[in-house]
Amino acid sequence: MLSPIRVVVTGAAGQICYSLLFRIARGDCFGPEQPVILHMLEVPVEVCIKRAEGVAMELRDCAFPLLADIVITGDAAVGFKDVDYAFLVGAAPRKGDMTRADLLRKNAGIFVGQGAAIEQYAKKTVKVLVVGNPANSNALITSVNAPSVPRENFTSMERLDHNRAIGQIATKLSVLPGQVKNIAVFGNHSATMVPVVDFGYILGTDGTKTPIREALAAVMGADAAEKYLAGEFLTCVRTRGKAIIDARGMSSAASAANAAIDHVHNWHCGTPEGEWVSMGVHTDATNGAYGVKAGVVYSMPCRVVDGKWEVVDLPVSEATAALLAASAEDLFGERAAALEI
Ligand SMILES: NC(=O)C1=CN([C@@H]2O[C@H](COP(=O)(O)OP(=O)(O)OC[C@H]3O[C@@H](n4cnc5c(N)ncnc54)[C@H](O)[C@@H]3O)[C@@H](O)[C@H]2O)C=CC1
Ligand SMILES: O=C(O)CCC(=O)C(=O)O
Repeated sequence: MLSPIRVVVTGAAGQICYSLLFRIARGDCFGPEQPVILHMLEVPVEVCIKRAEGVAMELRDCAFPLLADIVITGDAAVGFKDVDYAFLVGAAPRKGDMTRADLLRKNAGIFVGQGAAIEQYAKKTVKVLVVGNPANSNALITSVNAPSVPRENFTSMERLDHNRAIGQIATKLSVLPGQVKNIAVFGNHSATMVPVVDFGYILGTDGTKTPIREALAAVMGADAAEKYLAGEFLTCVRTRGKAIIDARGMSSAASAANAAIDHVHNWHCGTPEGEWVSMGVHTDATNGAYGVKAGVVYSMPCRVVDGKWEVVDLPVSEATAALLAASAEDLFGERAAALEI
């Protein structure tokens, strides 16, 4: 039996965590052999702690075989103590017409404090996924405030965008999402993100690999396929978060939790041979890949071996490179705003 790992999840009483905690406890993230001690961190406000206690009661009632213990706390010193993994979810979600800049102003302070708590209390090997928006810049803020933890241990979530892109292509081609391989989403988790299908393929039931562009062209014609990719597809993936807020009156929660599980599962257990996933990674650790300078957290296609991610270097077109540069500029703009705050 493996000894349990400690996993802190912030925003434990919120809507994303109402899916996320159960999936972690069930073994979806760290595998079917790995026991976990869940640290549920909330704001130290009675109503929030009480709600977290209710969630913990339900977790116990699931009798998950791998759930070794639960710690509920409003104290970051307890929440981050000796943790191996940190899911930083707790932050205000965007509502109505709020922009990401509004969110940055509202949420940045949380990540300054949590970075400092990671620095002081977490294991130096802790791996951090930031979900709370604006996720890329919050991951940067967290890392800056935890200077003794390696930069490559701070990531932000672009996996939801990656999964959304797969979902759209699978629907368009009437294939299973599991057949859509090697899409990549670059850049900021914002309207400047860049979903790229140029290296993706559809894995046939007979093992054949059909490039996505070719598969789309076969269904709708080559011109219509190009128009779809540059228009409806790009817009849909870039604005899906807002579309869900408009439809649900709340931001995406179950799909966000699922993406967080996918992200950390691949980071912990590795990516399948020959495949990659999209991760927001610290460009201090990417050696100028895709022309993005150090100093931001930027999504790139990554493969993971033995718990370490590495960027997959793909020969992107000039047109794609221009979009990638625009998303980098977006992030450097957020960085400047964060520094001002
Ligand atoms: N990166 C992504 O792809 C996505 C990110 N999000 C973001 O995730 C964040 C959380 O979303 P929801 O769970 O829907 O929000 P929610 O409002 O339902 O829950 C947030 C929880 O965080 C708690 N919280 C606030 N500050 C905290 C702190 N300093 N420490 C611990 N807990 C704290 C609140 O008390 C609340 O219970 C939002 O910023 C949202 O925009 C949502 C969907 C996708
Ligand atoms: O603020 C939003 O766009 C909604 C939450 C989110 O980040 C998303 O669903 O992609």
